[in-house]
Amino acid sequence: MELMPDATLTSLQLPPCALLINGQWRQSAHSFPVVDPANGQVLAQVASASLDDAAEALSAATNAFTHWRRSTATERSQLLQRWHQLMLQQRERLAQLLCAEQGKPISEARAEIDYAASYLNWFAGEALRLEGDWQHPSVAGRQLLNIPEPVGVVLALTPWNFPAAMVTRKLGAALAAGCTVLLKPAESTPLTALALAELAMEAGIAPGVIQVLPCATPDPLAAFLIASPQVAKVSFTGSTGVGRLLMQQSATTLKRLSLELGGNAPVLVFADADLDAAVTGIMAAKFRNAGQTCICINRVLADAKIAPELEQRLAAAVMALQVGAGQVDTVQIGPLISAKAVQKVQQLVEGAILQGARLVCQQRLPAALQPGPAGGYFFPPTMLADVTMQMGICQQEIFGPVLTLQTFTDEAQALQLANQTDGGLAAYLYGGDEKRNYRLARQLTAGMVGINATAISDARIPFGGVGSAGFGREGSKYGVADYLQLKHLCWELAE
Ligand SMILES: NC(=O)c1ccc[n+]([C@@H]2O[C@H](COP(=O)([O-])OP(=O)(O)OC[C@H]3O[C@@H](n4cnc5c(N)ncnc54)[C@H](O)[C@@H]3O)[C@@H](O)[C@H]2O)c1
Ligand SMILES: N[C@@H](CC=O)C(=O)O
Repeated sequence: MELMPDATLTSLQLPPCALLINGQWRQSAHSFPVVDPANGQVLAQVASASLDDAAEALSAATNAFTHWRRSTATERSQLLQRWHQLMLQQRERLAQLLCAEQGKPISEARAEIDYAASYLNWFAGEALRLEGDWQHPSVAGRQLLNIPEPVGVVLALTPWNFPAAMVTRKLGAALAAGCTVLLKPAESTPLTALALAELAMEAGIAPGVIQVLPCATPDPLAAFLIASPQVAKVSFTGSTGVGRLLMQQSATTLKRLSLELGGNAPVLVFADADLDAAVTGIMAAKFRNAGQTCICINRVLADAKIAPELEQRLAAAVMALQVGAGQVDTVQIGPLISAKAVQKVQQLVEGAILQGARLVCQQRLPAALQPGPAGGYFFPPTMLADVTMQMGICQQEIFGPVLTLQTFTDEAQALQLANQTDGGLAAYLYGGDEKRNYRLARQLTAGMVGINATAISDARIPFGGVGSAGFGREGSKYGVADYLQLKHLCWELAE
């Protein structure tokens, strides 16, 4: 069984490993390595933006905004469409890059490229649907007009778990609205973002509309840009802790904010659920990207009547998952993003077991995937039962391939357990009683609820959370609205 391919480096078509400022690729004084998390090999050295680079990029974005905001919606739509087409033409190259720097299985990387491209297609359509309105005046002779206008220069901070889709989800909406962008991709996965920017330039998007600022240390760069009144909006996907910090930093200049932060998704499985569908849905939503997805299931809550059977079926599925380097076609679980991530998941599992959780099963990784001097940040698929809400593993996003199971005896307890969190991004439920499904869906603390379904991600849905999972919606028509502000015109016409 092949677990570790060795041809990754030779087959990758790297993008410019540079900064993109005002349509020009350029190096900077410092660079940082991008590493394949499956083996620790350096894939590329990427230029690291300094504060001077950031200032120049901001000035380019500010200048470009004066003309980009006046472009017609049709022009913006056509450019987004062209970018979308180029992404699809280069699907395999982009998927290989994404797989190499992020680690997810190649099938998931291809699916992410399709998903990412679908945001450009969607927002190309939304650009054409931007509308304002006219109101009846209370004073004769007046015209009252409400016109959507782009908010201005946007700082987009994207995470490493979806290096393509989070870029297009933010940039597609921003560009459709008429905003210009400073994109700072996650330091562990800048290559996919750079390749996407290369295609945006090829599509004909004007210099200055998109700047890309990879940076080894994001904190000072983001703080510097957020302090500037020229940046009108910040859109961030990542942890709740960093989201809080960015909100504090944004207070001084009162920026518009979209924060898509950590979730703690429960799935409720009732006794009348279709268990085949539930097992398939849970496995897909728990183990997507090795558990490193903001809408991954964190907690399986099962009716005590079917819990033993569900446990047995899930355990068999967990033990059957194939772990290895993402480039191998049959692999389902790739490495985690870093050694730190492996350590965090390990601590959560050990802490839960110390507090009384039962280890149902855990794969034994082959020697080639064990942590060693060559790197390779693999974590074995694991299942824990008898977990409680007092355990860190239930309070935090696990962000790793660990499935936890607890039980409930009635609907009220199911809801109470599910909602024991200070915020929610996604929640799921499986059950045969549609009235109960609807009742619970309305009461779950979450921005999105999957009912007998877990594959909810789609460019046309308003993606976002409540409470500590953040605010703002991405995708859908609401995603563009986050980049617009209404200008009201009260127009006294001489009759
Ligand atoms: N919602 C999501 O999709 C998502 C994505 C990444 C991480 N997380 C959560 O966060 C946990 C920790 O992961 P992490 O350490 O990579 O998350 P993080 O929030 O610290 O980092 C996410 C990205 O944000 C950027 N960032 C970090 N600090 C910043 C700052 N001060 N200013 C601007 N940008 C900054 C970095 O580029 C990084 O890649 C994960 O285990 C997971 O629970 C959630
Ligand atoms: N998984 C999310 C993105 C954040 O993790 C999605 O499905 O869009």
